[in-house]
Amino acid sequence: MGFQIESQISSCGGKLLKLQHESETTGTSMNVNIYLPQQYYKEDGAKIPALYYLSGLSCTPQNASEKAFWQPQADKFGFAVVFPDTSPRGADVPDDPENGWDFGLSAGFYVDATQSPYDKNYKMFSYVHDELPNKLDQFFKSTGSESGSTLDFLDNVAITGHSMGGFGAISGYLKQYASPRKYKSCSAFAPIANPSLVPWGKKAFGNYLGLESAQWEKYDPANLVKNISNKGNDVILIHQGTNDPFYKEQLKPHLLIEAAKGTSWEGKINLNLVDGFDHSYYFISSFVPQHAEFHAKNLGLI
Ligand SMILES: N[C@@H](CCC(=O)N[C@@H](CSC=O)C(=O)NCC(=O)O)C(=O)O
Repeated sequence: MGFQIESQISSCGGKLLKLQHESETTGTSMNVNIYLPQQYYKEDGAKIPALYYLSGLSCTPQNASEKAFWQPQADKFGFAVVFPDTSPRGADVPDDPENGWDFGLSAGFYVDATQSPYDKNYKMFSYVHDELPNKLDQFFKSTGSESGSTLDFLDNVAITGHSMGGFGAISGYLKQYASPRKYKSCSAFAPIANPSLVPWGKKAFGNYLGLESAQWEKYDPANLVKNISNKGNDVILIHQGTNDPFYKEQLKPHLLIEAAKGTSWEGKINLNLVDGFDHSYYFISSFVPQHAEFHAKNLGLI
């Protein structure tokens, strides 16, 4: 099914697999890391859901694998964690002509680009929410596990992310909300909450999607909450550090709270401002246990 296992690293009670595969969606080779928890190796017939973690600007799958400390939480509750890359890569993949780190390579923004020259490779929405889960499902079904445990990458799944990836998680969750492949829960660490109104988002959306506001609204969480109905008591969990240098100019989580007022999401976006925390993985790893418990509940693990 096309994945090459580049390395398998024992970590906590399970293993971190570094995988590489050819993507038809991006037209490039893609890297992805997967943490398989201890239950996958030890528990007969365990059914293991997956949490997708979308990383932020300038990241590869390694940042969160090494610094977010999801592994002990995945072992505690029994879920796998998928760490996709943040963009297509390769010599032929167009990058930021200004050589910035906020656009182009490592900054695919989890949208499907429609504008040349980015529309050939930058199809990160379809890659993350469609091609990758389906390929993982096929691959792990074909390889099987020694304990008879099964991994679920398609149905009992949840999503989270940081900064650009926090935006990608909320946007993907809301856009998939009414589909059969609905994520069971969504959380975010310091997300770019209203990208259409901030410099990082304007640069990325303008270059990937063009200048029509209607195209931006298809992905912007602050617009999506107005058009997608919360069907029950679904809550989006967010943590934001008050000492984050990007908080006031780029992230603006209050704009999402404002946008949700008067909609079915009012009161359902649980924004936690945490004093003194910055934008780094010291912040993320501090709140990973809370996010893990939140997702574990929604995935039926506790
Ligand atoms: N490369 C930049 C720093 C960029 C940065 O802070 N990236 C964040 C995500 S920002 C929003 O999406 C990040 O996660 N960095 C990786 C890490 O391991 O901390 C610079 O050099 O200033």
